[in-house]
Amino acid sequence: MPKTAIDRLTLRRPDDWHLHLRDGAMMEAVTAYSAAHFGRAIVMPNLVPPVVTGAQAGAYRDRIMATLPEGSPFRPLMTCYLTEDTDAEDLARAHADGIITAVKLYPAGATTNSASGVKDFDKVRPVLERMAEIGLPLCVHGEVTDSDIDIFDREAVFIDRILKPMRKKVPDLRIIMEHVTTENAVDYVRDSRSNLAATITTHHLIINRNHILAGGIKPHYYCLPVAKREKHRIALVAAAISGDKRFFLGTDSAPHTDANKYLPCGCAGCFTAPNTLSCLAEVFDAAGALDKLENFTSLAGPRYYGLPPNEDTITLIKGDPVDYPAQIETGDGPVTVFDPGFPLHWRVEARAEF
Ligand SMILES: NC(=O)N[C@@H](CC(=O)O)C(=O)O
Ligand SMILES: [Zn+2]
Ligand SMILES: [Zn+2]
Repeated sequence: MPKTAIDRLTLRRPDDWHLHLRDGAMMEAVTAYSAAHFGRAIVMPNLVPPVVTGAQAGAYRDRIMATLPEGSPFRPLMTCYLTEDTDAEDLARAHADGIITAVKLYPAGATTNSASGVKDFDKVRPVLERMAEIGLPLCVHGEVTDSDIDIFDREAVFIDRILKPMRKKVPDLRIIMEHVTTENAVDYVRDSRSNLAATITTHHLIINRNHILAGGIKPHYYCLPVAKREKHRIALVAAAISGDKRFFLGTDSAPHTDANKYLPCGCAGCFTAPNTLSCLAEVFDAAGALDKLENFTSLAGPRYYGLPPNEDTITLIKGDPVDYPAQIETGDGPVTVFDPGFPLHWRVEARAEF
């Protein structure tokens, strides 16, 4: 019997476990794209200046909520940016009050707006111990920043030099390795016994380093961690479609204006919020794994964070190529939307009231 192709897929509403909403005019322009499709999102704290205290996270949450249409069910889940001066009690209070869901660790200098990040990991150990005690998870940008380490090796070296010792010293800390880009990270997470999971971005399932560098430099594919060779992309797809509950979606949708992408020292980040779910459905469909999409987008994340999955659903429909804008306008200037390099046939059925 020939297999009938699936052209409609209903999933529990997805969540985005790693998202940049920025602030001010940029936030006003981008938030609606995530709110249209996602139930919740872990919102990154790398503003300028960073969101460090519980009070700052609460104020940022209020600013995000104020950009949402009245009655929107989208919920931002807030994070605090870990610094060497972070007060563990302030985090514990913000966690107990339901203001923050996780804490974010940036090695100093690793990525966009990470200057206040951690240099000496032993300095933050008491905070990590307190977090382990109260069950507050740590999201990690897992790259070393040493100038003598090749940029393509920075994630793998981070695992050996920082993550392994940290997990030994604070074994009860729940860790999420964010935006993994290597087979090394996939293997490390898969071989771990507890308290470790990873998010995978949409773009790292689609691009490898040739997309950035072959045939001319393509700033819109430049993000951190930088995309690696094809064998790593293949390992990421295998992890995403495996049904393993330790791998889930964190889009890392990271808008920068085109002006800031085209500078001699251009910003890192891909803006995928508008077409992320269409891209993911295409990738899972091509891999013959549409039945694993819901685990990746909607079930594994809440389970690791100890939250219930969303009650409502979205429906994806397959048909003619989907129209999405090449760019969106923001008060700060245009922002280019991620181009997967192939047509997208899956669209999200509109949310009834928004
Ligand atoms: N991913 C990126 O390339 N950029 C992110 C920062 C980050 O997530 O590392 C950003 O804030 O622009
Ligand atoms: Zn990062
Ligand atoms: Zn990010």
